Amino acid sequence: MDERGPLCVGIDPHAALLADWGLGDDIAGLERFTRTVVEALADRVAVLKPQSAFFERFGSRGVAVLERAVAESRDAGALVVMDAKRGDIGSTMAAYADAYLDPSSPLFSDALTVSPYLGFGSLRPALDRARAAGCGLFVLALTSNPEGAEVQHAVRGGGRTVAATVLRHLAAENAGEAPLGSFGAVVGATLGGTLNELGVDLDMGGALLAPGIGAQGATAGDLPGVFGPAVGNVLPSISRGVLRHGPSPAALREAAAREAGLMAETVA
Ligand SMILES: O=c1ccn([C@@H]2O[C@H](COP(=O)(O)O)[C@@H](O)[C@H]2O)c(=O)[nH]1
Repeated sequence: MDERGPLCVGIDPHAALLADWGLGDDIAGLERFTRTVVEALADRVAVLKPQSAFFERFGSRGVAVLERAVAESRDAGALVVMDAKRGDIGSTMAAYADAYLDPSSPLFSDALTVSPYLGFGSLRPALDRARAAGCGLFVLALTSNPEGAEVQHAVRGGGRTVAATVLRHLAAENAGEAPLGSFGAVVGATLGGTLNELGVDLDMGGALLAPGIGAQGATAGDLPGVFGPAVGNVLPSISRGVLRHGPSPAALREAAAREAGLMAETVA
């Protein structure tokens, strides 16, 4: 982020975007779309975040496109956050960790998004594997969608919200690491002023992946209000807001540079 600017661009090949780019909603369209984004951006943005679902919907050939995107993005110097939001009982979580956090796996990524809503402890195999491999996790804490509140804002017996509990677990995992530990949280940029009311402590020693900018309505200007003093640890993430400028590689680069500039003004 210091070298390339604080921006994560999502690779989300929505059917509607494929159509807007004049591509078919098929494996050839997926391949062309993905290659265009990677070739345009992987040598300049800090982080690329492929959304696994849009590749999985094409079956094994879609996953093969995803594998190439991960490898080529990393070769070009971008960090890759695999947005797969995995979460399961611990023994199955170990297999997800093998898939995304084992350096010998074709889907090995610099970080993986995971869900703690089977209990934070169920993530233990992924936490251990990430630590061993020198990569990271982004754990869902306060997601950008309005429906997340019914679970994440719920208040537990001791008076702490579920989201605050997740953040406390992350603080424990990151303890002693400087400047930041490997375990970040997903906190939506769309949340307005709600974080104050929830009593959450965003100073948990990890990065804050902030989706919701662009198509979901948040802007770079919202970040200080949402994150307060923790804004310096935010990795703002935008997918459709950049991708809609394709298929021209130059237009994608311009859009990403514009967004990175706006983010740098607010999160620096
Ligand atoms: O809380 C969350 C967690 C993940 N996402 C993912 O980020 C992108 C957002 O895409 P946009 O086009 O910028 O809206 C998408 O892949 C989501 O699955 C999120 O939006 N909110």
